[in-house]
Amino acid sequence: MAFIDILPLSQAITGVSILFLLAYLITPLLSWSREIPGPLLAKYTRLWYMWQKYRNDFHWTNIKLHREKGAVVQIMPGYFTIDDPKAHKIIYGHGNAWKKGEFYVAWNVSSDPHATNLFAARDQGLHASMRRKVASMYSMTSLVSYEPYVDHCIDLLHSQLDRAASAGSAINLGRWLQFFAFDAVSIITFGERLGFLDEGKDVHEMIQSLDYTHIILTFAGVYPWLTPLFKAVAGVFTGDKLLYFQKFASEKITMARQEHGDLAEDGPATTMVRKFLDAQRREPKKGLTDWDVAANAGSNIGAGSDTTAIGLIATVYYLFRDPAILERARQEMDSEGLPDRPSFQEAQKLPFLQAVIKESMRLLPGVGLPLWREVPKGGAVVCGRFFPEGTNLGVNAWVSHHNQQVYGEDADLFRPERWQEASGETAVAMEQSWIPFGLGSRTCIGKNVSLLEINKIIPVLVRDFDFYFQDQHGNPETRDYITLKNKWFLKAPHLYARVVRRNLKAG
Ligand code: HEM
Repeated sequence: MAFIDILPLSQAITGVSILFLLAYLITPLLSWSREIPGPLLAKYTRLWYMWQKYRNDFHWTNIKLHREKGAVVQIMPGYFTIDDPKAHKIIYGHGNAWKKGEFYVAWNVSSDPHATNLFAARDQGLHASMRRKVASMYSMTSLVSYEPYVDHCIDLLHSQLDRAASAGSAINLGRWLQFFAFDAVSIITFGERLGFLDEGKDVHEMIQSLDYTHIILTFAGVYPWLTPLFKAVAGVFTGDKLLYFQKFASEKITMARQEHGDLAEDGPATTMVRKFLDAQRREPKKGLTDWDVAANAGSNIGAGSDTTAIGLIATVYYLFRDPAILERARQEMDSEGLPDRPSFQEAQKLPFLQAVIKESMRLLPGVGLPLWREVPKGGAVVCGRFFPEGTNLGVNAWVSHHNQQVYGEDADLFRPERWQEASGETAVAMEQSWIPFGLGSRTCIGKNVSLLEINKIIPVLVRDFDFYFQDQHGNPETRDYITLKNKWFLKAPHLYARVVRRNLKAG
């Protein structure tokens, strides 16, 4: 009797399950987005995108999808990437109503739910007021006071490269450039290096901790409601390594506050933290809170080190692997007669060098995932399609930079001359599509800081060293690319090179 009672129940459960499954399978096929191309699995689940992130190569997949399927591609339910420069203004235009997508929720690193940061803030009004408070510290005028810090780091890297040249052994040049980028942004921010350039290693495993942070937050960005779980699990595995740099920042700020006498009472403040503290004291109306200071200083390390490292690595790689390009850069520098440690301004006057930097950052932009924005109330038409409110659209710099309609059939090739040859509408389209620093009101606030570092060190490396790239086994590098891992920021685990010193002054 009991068996007879259970049987219909189990049948009912099976029937309902089948109905749910059918509804699940059919819904995307009936949805408004059914005609938008993309991997089939991506129409059903976010796991497809999660898998791409796990593979670390979504930048290439994203380019391939757009080349094969057109300007709009679906990569998760409700998420679409766009490859059309005309759409940039609609999605990212200044003053528009498109806020950052839910992906950014995970990047609120503070345990205080009310404390956000410039990068993660989704409310546009809040973001604008936060950005106004600190914009001047990242301006071109402020950069002048940061130049000596960069020179100091150049000196240190230079002596390490001299040492490597004398030893004659290959080094992981990519790693040293990363050390340079971390130490440079740290000394600009706090007046103190992290010590990577002295020790030649990841002191306190800060780089590793940042790697963990990026892996966890990009995964959490796919499932924002699971963020607390992701962070808890990560905490168990990484202990206090996670967000170590945020703790480092807090310590240094506390020290700077205590060194009150050393704060620039009359003269201009030099490090960024001192500029923040100065603004707190001198312009209380600005409303710069202690959290603003900590969040911005921490973000400088978090957002400004690996990204600048990739810019440097890309530029060094493309310059030194092609003797003709290198020679042209050297001739330009020789004819300008640059001083031992060139200023940002002097480097900016070298048109070929500028084209090389621009082209390197085009081919290897530092951020490798789409910058998600949420379609505002009422929906929007993009690329001739209507997208309902709440869906997410995003442009990936890698896709934009490899667009063959904009950059030509040879878009995948390194050809700095393209920037000097382009004119008229082509030049405008190329500029609009060049987005390594993002775009619109959320453009990278540290753009000038990183360009300062890149522009100052590259001429020194070009003038004083030759680098011969090798694989990990010491054979000459024959591949036409650098291995990169896409963890939101691109990371180059290795770029080995033998270092040879040039232009040794006599006596
Ligand atoms: C080559 C180096 C760099 C690259 C490629 C880069 C890239 C980017 C991109 C693409 C964005 C926009 C992200 C979005 O829309 O979601 C961004 C924002 C940001 N970057 Fe950078 N960045 C670099 C260097 C720096 C440096 C040196 C700093 C700090 C000193 C910095 C701090 C920030 C901050 C705070 C934001 C958020 C800005 C806002 O939303 O108002 N970045 N960066």
